[in-house]
Amino acid sequence: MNILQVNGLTKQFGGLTAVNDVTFDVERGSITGLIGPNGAGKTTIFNLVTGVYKVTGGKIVFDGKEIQNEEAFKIANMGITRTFQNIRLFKRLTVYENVLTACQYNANYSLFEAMVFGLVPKKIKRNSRFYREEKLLKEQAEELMEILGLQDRRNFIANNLPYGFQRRLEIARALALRPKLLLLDEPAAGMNPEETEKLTELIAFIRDKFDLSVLLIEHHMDLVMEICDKIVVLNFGCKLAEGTPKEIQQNPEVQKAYLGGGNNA
Ligand SMILES: Nc1ncnc2c1ncn2[C@@H]1O[C@H](COP(=O)(O)OP(=O)(O)OP(=O)(O)O)[C@@H](O)[C@H]1O
Repeated sequence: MNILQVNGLTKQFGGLTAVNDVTFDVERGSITGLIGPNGAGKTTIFNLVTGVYKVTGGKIVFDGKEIQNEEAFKIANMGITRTFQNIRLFKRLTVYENVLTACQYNANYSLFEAMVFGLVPKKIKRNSRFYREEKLLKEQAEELMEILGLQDRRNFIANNLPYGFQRRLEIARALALRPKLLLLDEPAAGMNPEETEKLTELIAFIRDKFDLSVLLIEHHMDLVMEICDKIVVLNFGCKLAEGTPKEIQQNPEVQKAYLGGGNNA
């Protein structure tokens, strides 16, 4: 069964057709790769699926509901979260604070409750809903840091983290929103082979642990070929091919357009 169906998706920017009648789906629980040369339309598809851009034409169905042109925050609430090509973090906050603020997005208390909490006597505090909720969110933040291998660096300022760990932190923040579908935009960009190998294992692990479906854009072919159940290839905004890693590797059109074009690193 599919978690995401993209049907005849088209996006024009003025006279430029960035995405041209693209159709594909993401099977529930799968890892699907979206690859293609620079400017092929990959990030534009992410921006359409997450509601950052309005579609020019076509349909996007997520978990059985049409979401094309839905507001971005509603799509996020429905269960699609993403990471960005250029990492987005609270750069001056610590690792822990970054994860906790993302967890607090799920909080069930109001801003008023949070504000008055500081004024409440200690004895009452422990029995309050706010206290119990905060405790739960802190536990979630701890668990996410543990899973993403961030515990040793919990007090580091995000901006001072090595690049690979900034990527992990961004994934931890995305997971804190409890997505059903996680979109990863070039998660291995700037990583060395060893970091890429660890990230590959991590993506497979979190897919299983959180019962996720993953759609990822990546230029590191080792990662894509090792981890993806299915790969969709774009070229000049159009879908060029779709298949298993083996089928894609053997597809002459793909080799010509992408894999053989010296554009795969
Ligand atoms: N907001 C925008 N306004 C105008 N043109 C845009 C906009 N966003 C993307 N484009 C154009 O759409 C085309 C597809 O861009 P997109 O970023 O989706 O490609 P990509 O496959 O993600 O490339 P890369 O691998 O380099 O990130 C490009 O020609 C790009 O210049």
